[in-house]
Amino acid sequence: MIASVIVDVAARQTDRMFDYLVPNELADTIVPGVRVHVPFANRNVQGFVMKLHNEPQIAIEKLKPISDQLDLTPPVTEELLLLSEAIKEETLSYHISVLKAMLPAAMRASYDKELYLEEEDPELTGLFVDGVIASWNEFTKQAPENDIQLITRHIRKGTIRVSPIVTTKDARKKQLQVTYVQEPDLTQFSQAKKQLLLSEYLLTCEIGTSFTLKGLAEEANVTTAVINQLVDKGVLKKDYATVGRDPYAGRTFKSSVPMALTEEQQESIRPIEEAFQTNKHETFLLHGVTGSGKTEIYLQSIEQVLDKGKEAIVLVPEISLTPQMVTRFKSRFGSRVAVLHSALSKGEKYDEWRKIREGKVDVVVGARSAVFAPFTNLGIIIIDEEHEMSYKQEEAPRYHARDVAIKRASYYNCPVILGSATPSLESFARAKKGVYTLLSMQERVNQTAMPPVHVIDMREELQNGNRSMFSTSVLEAMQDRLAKKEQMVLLLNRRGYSTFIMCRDCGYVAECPHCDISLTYHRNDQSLQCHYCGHRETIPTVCPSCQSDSIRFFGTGTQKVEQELAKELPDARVIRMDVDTTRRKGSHEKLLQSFEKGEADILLGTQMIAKGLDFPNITLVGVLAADSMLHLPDFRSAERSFQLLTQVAGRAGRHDKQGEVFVQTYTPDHYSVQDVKTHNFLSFYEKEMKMRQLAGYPPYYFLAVVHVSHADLNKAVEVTTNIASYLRRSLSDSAKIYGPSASPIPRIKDRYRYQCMIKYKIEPNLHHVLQELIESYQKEIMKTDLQLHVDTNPYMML
Ligand SMILES: Nc1ncnc2c1ncn2[C@@H]1O[C@H](COP(=O)(O)OP(=O)(O)OP(=O)(O)O)[C@@H](O)[C@H]1O
Ligand SMILES: [Zn+2]
Ligand SMILES: [Zn+2]
Repeated sequence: MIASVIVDVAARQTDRMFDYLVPNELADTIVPGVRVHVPFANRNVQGFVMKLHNEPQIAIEKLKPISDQLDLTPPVTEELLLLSEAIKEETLSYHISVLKAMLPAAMRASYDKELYLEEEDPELTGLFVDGVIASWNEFTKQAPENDIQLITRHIRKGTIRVSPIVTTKDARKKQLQVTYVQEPDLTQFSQAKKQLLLSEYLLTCEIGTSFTLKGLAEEANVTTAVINQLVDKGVLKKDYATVGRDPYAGRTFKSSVPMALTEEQQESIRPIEEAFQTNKHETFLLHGVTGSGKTEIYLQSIEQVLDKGKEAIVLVPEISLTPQMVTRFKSRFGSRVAVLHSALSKGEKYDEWRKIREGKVDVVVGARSAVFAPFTNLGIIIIDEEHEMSYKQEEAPRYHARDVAIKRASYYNCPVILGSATPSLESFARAKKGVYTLLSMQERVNQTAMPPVHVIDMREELQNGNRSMFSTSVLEAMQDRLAKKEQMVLLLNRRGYSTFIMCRDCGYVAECPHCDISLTYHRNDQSLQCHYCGHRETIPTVCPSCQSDSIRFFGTGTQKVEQELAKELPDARVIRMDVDTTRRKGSHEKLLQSFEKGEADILLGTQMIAKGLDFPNITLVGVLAADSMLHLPDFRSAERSFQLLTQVAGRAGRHDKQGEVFVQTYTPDHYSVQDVKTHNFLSFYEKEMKMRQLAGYPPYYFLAVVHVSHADLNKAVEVTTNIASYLRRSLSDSAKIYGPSASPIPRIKDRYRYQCMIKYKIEPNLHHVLQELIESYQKEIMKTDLQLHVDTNPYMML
């Protein structure tokens, strides 16, 4: 028997199936979808069995055998194998990258080298143990640079032989245990009191019971030495058991029952139920204002799915995968829910994934990659906050979870729900065309009015002599809430541009020497840092350009707002949430819990506080600088700005207390601000669609971008120029090619970045043309410093 295998070598030449012989001892167990180790170009690599057959591509004598089979149950199901091919085609990725993206990181192979000393050399004394360095990876982590250079020299000379190895660590957590296998003969122990004690204890247990060493020692009141004696006598047997890590262990979730749905909710859930009950694949766009009760619709749809013995995937953006969100699902479905998000350790993620694969759960709530959850009987896929950018993966394979979800649902003939208060233009346009079914909820659950939104013109504030970052009305409103003991949310959206330093005399701005971007001021260690490459330097005391000493910080970071708050409202208790305060595992959760318990009056943060929070006591939301997003060089900036403002405004007055929203801005007349004020998504949609049509952007046109980067500027320009003319030659006249042009951030980590953008309507040849393009540069990419990648559905325009 022969197996066609995709090997773990990401390169164009190896991006195809290779045939291997299936050795006899594996013939009964090997199936498509299992991972294997195979010899490849003088080393061993991991691979995925795609299919089994009897028609080798080359003479059967030349085929090498598979060296090892890693799974009994295939981690990649039949459906996922098929899906991987489709994603590979659509995103122009290597097949191996797609397969790896489908599995938890813990299942990926790690590659290492063993070093053998072929000839003794006094220089090398002490570096080798019995003539071997067993792990080069470990060695380089610990050894000084000198030793590494020395060894490299000897490898070249031939005194040291290098042998590449592949390991796939078994990521399961194993625990030593003892199992009671045979009844003891008590007469045997008349002289050994402790053994007798243990034996008597065991006789009260059933044969086959397992204990941890510690557990048994405590129960029977003996030492582990005694346990070992009974192991030697064959009464107990030692083995390793796999234990599951449960990141939510020890936590209880108050159980919740389905609520009686409002009329709007009933109207919305009916078509979803119908699609599900009749096994119909249909994509629904659930457009419901903030607080309209979308989550309850998700929960009740899932309940029906589970009743029929089927499974459900719920995707939420990483940033709103808050404990509050998880609790809502765990409360309803308990231990039937697996959770997958990035705060879990590799091992924890792997354990959650295994629960899915082994059928121990039937619901998964997770971020983007949970769309690949290996269920085999899916009944529904739900994408909450469907407009979020984080559903698009920004590294290979560049897939969008929405597309993947729809593909999977069509395979299983089941519905997809895309939910949002601010749907993406693409999805809403599709719903209007009838590609998706539009479901609309325009009222909040308990009929509370949408909070009034006051737009505050910061230019006027300045004219009236207010130089602070808070307008007079925001400050008054905050004082009022403090007095009433109500809670507030303050949003400062600055995406890393928080503070930069500038010379007031000559205008010099401190920039990263490796990237074309200004450095960010970090107060806690008094440094300037680059958010792209990590470059760090100390703060200059005089201007490097004109030697003036009026070099100052500009802009507003969350830390600065916190200081201002301390000055203006000294009694207010503030919780700050940004990348700095949430770096440690679990800190995000702790801060929110503390706010929920009322331990603070103000929650101050970046966009991570804008979504998903449902706290009854929040009655005021303030946006400090609404325009910070509007001027980014990205055609979606108005859309994102509208979405963020609407989402954060939606945190106010969700329960019985009336809420109020203040938006401070320098561009109060912009439609993305005005339509937030009137809570009018439709109006925003119409205006933004006109802009997109005029400028020729999605959803009117499709986009694809070819990115080129090189350390040599001339080379980057030259390659991109050639690509542009190749595209002009190869695509139809209706396709528009823009470029070569410098990327919005023209240099990162000393590499110059150029791009070429394609706007098109119908271009059946496009994938083929792009594929050829990549192939024609393959040699150069392998041999030189050139990097090139294609994004067939770009979201990050920077
Ligand atoms: N039928 C119902 N009866 C009573 N309360 C409900 C009902 N449906 C939802 N709720 C409650 O209303 C509140 C808002 O609902 P939910 O958080 O699901 O809104 P949402 O549409 O997801 O909003 P957002 O887009 O802002 O996250 C929640 O506290 C929820 O428990
Ligand atoms: Zn940098
Ligand atoms: Zn200067």
